[in-house]
Amino acid sequence: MEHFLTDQVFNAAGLAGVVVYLGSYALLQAGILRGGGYTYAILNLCASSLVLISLTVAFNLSSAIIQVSWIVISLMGIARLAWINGHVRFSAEEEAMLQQVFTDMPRPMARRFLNRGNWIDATEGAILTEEGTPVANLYYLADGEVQVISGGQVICKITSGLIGEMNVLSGGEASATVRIATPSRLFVISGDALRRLNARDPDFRNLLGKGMSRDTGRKLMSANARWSEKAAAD
Ligand SMILES: Nc1ncnc2c1ncn2[C@@H]1O[C@@H]2COP(=O)(O)O[C@H]2[C@H]1O
Repeated sequence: MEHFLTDQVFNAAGLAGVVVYLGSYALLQAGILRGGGYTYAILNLCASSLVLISLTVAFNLSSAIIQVSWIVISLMGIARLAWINGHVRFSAEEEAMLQQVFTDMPRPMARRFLNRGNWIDATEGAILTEEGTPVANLYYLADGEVQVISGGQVICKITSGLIGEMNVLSGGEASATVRIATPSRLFVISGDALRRLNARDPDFRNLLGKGMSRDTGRKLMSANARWSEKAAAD
């Protein structure tokens, strides 16, 4: 009886391993999990360990070789990620930018992104985007102030966040002119560089898109707040 129960436990562990194997692969194919992240490697490690445990009651050499190889490969992947994460460095202004706009971006990916752009100091009067002309660059305003001008009128001021995020990827026409109002510190990356990164890495494309639309949403909310304040005052 006791032997039977032990067999049941090992079989259940094997079946759980199969569920974790298939579930993680399905999540990967559905685009919910990233293949290069910790989660996928850890799930594979768990799945292969569970199936290996189940083999103690019904040993099969081929399956054992696959499970052990899977465990070794997963451990190598986890160690590689830990090493890369430990060796990626950011300046204080880069950390602040990632915290504000690209919170979910894995650090090695964020490093590749930041390496493709430059930090610049801009003086008053410099134009970042011009209404009706194609947007060539994406900017992140770290410090300073810019004016957003539409139809010749200053419609608002921005003191931090993305600029050009609405049309830089399509190369479409800027929705407004953005002009530096006080000496400012900015990160700038070209639309071409962003498109190249996007083409190379679908995970980057998703996270970049998420960060940009979140920032547009933030601006829309502050525009709504300004309009409702104005309406209440009128
Ligand atoms: N109402 C607004 N509030 C804040 N920023 C804006 C507003 N309208 C346009 N912008 C910014 O100005 C940029 C001009 O280029 P884009 O249209 O690519 O992206 C735009 C936004 O980043």
